[in-house]
Amino acid sequence: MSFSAQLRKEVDPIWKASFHHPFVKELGEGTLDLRCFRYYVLQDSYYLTHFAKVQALGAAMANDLKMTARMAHHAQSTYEAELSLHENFMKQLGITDEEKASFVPAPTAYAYVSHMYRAAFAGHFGDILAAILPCYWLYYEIGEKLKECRPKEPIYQKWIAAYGSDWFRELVEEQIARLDEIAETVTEVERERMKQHFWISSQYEYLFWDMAYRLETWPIQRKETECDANERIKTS
Ligand SMILES: Cc1ncc(CO)c(N)n1
Repeated sequence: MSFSAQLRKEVDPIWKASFHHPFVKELGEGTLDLRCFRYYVLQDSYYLTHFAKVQALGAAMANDLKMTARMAHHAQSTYEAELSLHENFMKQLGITDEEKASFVPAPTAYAYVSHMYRAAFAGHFGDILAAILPCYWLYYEIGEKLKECRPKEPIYQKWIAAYGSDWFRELVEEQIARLDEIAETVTEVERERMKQHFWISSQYEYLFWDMAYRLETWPIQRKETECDANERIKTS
């Protein structure tokens, strides 16, 4: 069995929990509360900004020029997806500049991003790939599962179409093949560490849906006067 197939098998219960999470189910059925989706879009925009940076770190830490170029291309693709998907969603959902300026990452989004940076800075190229692969691969599988759904909400249809596309599938397949290539060249200890990154990212993917469904906040809110908020919006 390939390394990627082994990893996929090990995380199967976690991924199944994502497939059955009410956020994902209700998105497919079109019944998801738009407040949850709106919250998700803001948090995911933060997530993708850092995801692109981790991909760019992958480009910097790659073992040869071709891989550097491909990882840089992947960072560019994240930017393009972010631009077309989230910017349109933000407009359609009426997310204001003030909201964007006062955005605070939720605990789960912050922790997930931190996990990816930790894998990147404490490890090597294989660690980065293992930490970022569930992001691609799980969304691709969700896109495939929801492909036949026709939610009434057009935004949900667009979201499903993006992750069920051939464009996205090719990116996912490329990274799976790359992970298997790298796994051949590293030690057993390193492969175990890569497995753990993949497993933790899979858990965070589940937690990300849950965070949005529950509209997660920090336990103690930051007090901010209106004056401070206005100052920050003006200078941002
Ligand atoms: C949290 C998360 N994981 C994966 C993807 C897919 O790129 C995304 N947009 N957001």
